[in-house]
Amino acid sequence: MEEILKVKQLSKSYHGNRAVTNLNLSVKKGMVLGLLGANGAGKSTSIECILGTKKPDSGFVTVLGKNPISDRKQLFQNVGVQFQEANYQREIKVDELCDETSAIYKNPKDWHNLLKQFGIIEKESCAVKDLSGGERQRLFIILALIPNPQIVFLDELTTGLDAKARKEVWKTLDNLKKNGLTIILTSHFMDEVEVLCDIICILKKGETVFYGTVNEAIAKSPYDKFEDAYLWFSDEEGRQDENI
Ligand SMILES: Nc1ncnc2c1ncn2[C@@H]1O[C@H](COP(=O)(O)OP(=O)(O)OP(=O)(O)O)[C@@H](O)[C@H]1O
Repeated sequence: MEEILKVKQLSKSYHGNRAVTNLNLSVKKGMVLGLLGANGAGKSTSIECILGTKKPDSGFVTVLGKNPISDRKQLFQNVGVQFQEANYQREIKVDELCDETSAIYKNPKDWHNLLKQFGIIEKESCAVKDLSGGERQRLFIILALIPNPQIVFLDELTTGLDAKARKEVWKTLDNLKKNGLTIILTSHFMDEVEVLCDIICILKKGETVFYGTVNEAIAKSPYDKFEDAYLWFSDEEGRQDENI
């Protein structure tokens, strides 16, 4: 199977403090990778190095067989990125933002269909600023999918969505995955990770403390529920106890 993302021995420090140490990833076409870890574990830094918006201190990354820094222009057409807060004009409407985004890409997806799939077609002519948090979150996922990318990076996938909207997002992503889309996601919801991810990488203070499937994570932990296994690996459990 085609390798869509490869990361080898990637490390990155800020002012001498290690944020990511020796990260290794290998993601094949149509797979969903979950990059997990507590706040500050190094997820965003890893993703920024993968996208080429930050330069790693050492190691190498290939996305679709290309170098994210030197081949940025070519990759731009095939890589989708969901931002938590995109840069848009305050009064812009949903349809205008979708049109503007589509215009940048060579083979954009039909955004009307995406608005339908994600259940916000009736918001088409609303100003983005008037959307609810959950609707805006769905719009940002749609903007990441408009390029018709081969790989998409989704950050805190369903934060802010209600239970029904989350399940709908999962279903839509599962369909996209069946059509060959490769997905890299970060999430703090372990039910979501269990449903969507083929492979997970758990980071703790920048180090990879687990890499494998959800079932392997459970098997290697003293627990039989994934959420408990995750907390055990990531040490979020200990931190929570400290705060009680
Ligand atoms: N620009 C920066 N300058 C200095 N330190 C930084 C910078 N960005 C991140 N860090 C530090 O690097 C470490 C990893 O941060 P990062 O944002 O990658 O974590 P994260 O797992 O994405 O966290 P969160 O879940 O809170 O988004 C943290 O200790 C953070 O304080």
